[in-house]
Amino acid sequence: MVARVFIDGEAGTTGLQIRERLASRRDIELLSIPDHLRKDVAAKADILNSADATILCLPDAAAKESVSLITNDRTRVIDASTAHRVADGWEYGFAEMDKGQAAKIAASTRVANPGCWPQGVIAFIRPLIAAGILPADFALTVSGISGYSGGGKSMIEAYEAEGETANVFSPYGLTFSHKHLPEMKRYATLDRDPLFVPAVGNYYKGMLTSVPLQLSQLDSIPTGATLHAAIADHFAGVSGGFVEVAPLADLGRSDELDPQALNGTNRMRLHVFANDARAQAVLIATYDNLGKGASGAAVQNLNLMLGADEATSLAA
Ligand SMILES: NC(=O)C1=CN([C@@H]2O[C@H](COP(=O)(O)OP(=O)(O)OC[C@H]3O[C@@H](n4cnc5c(N)ncnc54)[C@H](OP(=O)(O)O)[C@@H]3O)[C@@H](O)[C@H]2O)C=CC1
Ligand SMILES: CC(=O)N[C@@H](CCC(=O)OP(=O)(O)O)C(=O)O
Repeated sequence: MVARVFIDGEAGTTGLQIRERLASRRDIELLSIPDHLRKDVAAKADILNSADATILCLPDAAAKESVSLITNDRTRVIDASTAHRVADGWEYGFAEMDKGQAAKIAASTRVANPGCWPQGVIAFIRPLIAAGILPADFALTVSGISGYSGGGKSMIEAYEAEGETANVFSPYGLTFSHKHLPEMKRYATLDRDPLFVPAVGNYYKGMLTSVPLQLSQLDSIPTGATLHAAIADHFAGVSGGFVEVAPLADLGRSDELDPQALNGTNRMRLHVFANDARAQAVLIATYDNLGKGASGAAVQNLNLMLGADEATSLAA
């Protein structure tokens, strides 16, 4: 069966990438709206209600409006915006988060695609809390760097206008109220907000999310091997996922720690570095903000919802 899929916001950064990923699929017919009607409410209502699935690649308010225009119970929705990530009735679209999460996404009609930063944090911290290694009230700090495409069209234009004169490394979110905090806290199963200091770099895409751990704060101090084993065990138990765990780093450095290393893929790679004598560790995830951080995850969720395997759908 061919599924009719509408990408609402197909001209934006995330929408364009999803379009490219789906263009050669034989099991999908991409529906499109004429450019001059792409914000016309009546035209949008028609196309949204004629689709089997729609992927919303819109600002939050526009995403909420599009959902409200769907009046049938057939059209399934994947929302790439922040609008529904902690909303009732929506499944969180991080398939590797738990053993059963892919099945929950497959069965859902409303899926919220995760924010790029929270995915790296959740990948590490949820298994560590579940294993009893970190307490839920642990005072967590998160930092990292993302390419400027993470900020969408307006940030891309701003960086490209400045070119090489743009700041190479710009911390932001310095009021500590980033829009990703609610989903980070909820799905990492933390009791309190992390201190989150992201940064944007002067390059297009690819990111690195870093979670340092002062383990001496804990009553029972885990070794690096214990941290690594808990994370590796979790992802070994999740079949068909795109998250991989690097071997425990013993050199104190890694040539793989390039935020652009996984660009163009839907993969996320998790690294654990530790100094047991100092009771210190740092957990570092690398992935493409436009891949696993956005479009790749959206296509992964669409495949789950359609019961499709991307490789066989391309070959079919
Ligand atoms: N870039 C990234 O790395 C990630 C982005 N996201 C999320 O995905 C969503 C899209 O982001 P991104 O692609 O980066 O943003 P962009 O700004 O690149 O694209 C958004 C697109 O939506 C269009 N648009 C705005 N309002 C409407 C409307 N009412 N109807 C139809 N189209 C509309 C815009 O058109 P116009 O410019 O003409 O207004 C633009 O083409 C956002 O919610 C973002 O938070 C999620 C994860 C990562
Ligand atoms: C570099 C940059 O600005 N990144 C974006 C996050 C990108 C992302 O995950 O998108 P959502 O907006 O859908 O959550 C930010 O921090 O707001």
